[in-house]
Amino acid sequence: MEVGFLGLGIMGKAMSMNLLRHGFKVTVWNRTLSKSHELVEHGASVAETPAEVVRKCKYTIAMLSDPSAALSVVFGKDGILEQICAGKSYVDMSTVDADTSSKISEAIKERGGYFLEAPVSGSKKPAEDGQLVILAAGEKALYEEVIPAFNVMGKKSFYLGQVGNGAKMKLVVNMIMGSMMNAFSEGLVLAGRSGLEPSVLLDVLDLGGIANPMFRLKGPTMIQGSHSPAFPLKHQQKDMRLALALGDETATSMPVAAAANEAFKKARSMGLGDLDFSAVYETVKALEEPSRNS
Ligand SMILES: NC(=O)C1=CN([C@@H]2O[C@H](COP(=O)(O)OP(=O)(O)OC[C@H]3O[C@@H](n4cnc5c(N)ncnc54)[C@H](OP(=O)(O)O)[C@@H]3O)[C@@H](O)[C@H]2O)C=CC1
Ligand SMILES: O=CC(=O)O
Repeated sequence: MEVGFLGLGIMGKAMSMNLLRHGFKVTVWNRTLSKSHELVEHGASVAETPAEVVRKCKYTIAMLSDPSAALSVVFGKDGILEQICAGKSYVDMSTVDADTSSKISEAIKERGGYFLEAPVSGSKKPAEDGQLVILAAGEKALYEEVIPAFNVMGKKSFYLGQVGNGAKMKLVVNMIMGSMMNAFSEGLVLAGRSGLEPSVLLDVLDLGGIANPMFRLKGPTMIQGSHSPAFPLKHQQKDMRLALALGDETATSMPVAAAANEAFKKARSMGLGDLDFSAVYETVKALEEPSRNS
């Protein structure tokens, strides 16, 4: 199967590498050309524009940072719309909101193409290991056609119905994850301030009913103050923002998520946006720092 792949960031690089490893012919494009070099060493071809990828490939997959990137690659100069037509398909795996996904879907369908949104749950390591959870929605026939690619990139794919449902599911999941990361950070700080050993807290948590892979994976590095980016904090804050907008639309009160969003915004203002989203811990530490006189 021949596929195009747009966006070779943390996730896109790992996902396209997996496709190559499993025998797919892959043509890549990335805004910053240098990020395609490693893929080329592993057998990928490079295109100069997103439109060129679509011209060459029946299926084009994208993994881009946010709604503005997703829209510009479709609607911009040399974008997807310049070449999409009957017989060509576009699968956007970026985390965006339902409105963005619907705009892209409509424009592609108007030109006779097929569209699927397919955001993923799982971070850098699951992407490298082909263990993502894929949340697809849109053209059912296209979903079935691209299952071989999804099976290489993920451990489980869900088909969720109409366009927008994949985006919404992903935002709900990440809203929960961002809120959990803040509660976890506060717990680590509270333990330290109370004279407890944070590493012992990790052991206690891991044996109880709220044990989870995120605490297990991130806890030890957070305590060390190391936040090498797997899921960049700026993207987690984007997801909180989009989830809160979904809460506005549906009149869903989400005070916990709103507070978590503020903490991620604070972290961005402290210049931590490119670090892992666990760096929100540094913000909680800074906010909780007792004054000398207290
Ligand atoms: N990292 C993770 O753990 C996970 C991330 N996601 C989601 O996947 C998506 C990608 O994440 P990730 O790989 O971590 O992000 P990165 O920041 O590592 O990569 C972002 C990609 O988007 C490209 N891009 C950004 N702006 C534009 C633009 N205006 N035009 C064209 N290309 C653009 C970047 O190109 P360039 O190299 O030129 O900057 C890069 O290829 C995001 O939506 C994120 O929320 C989902 C699950 C897990
Ligand atoms: O979107 C991030 C993730 O870990 O999933």
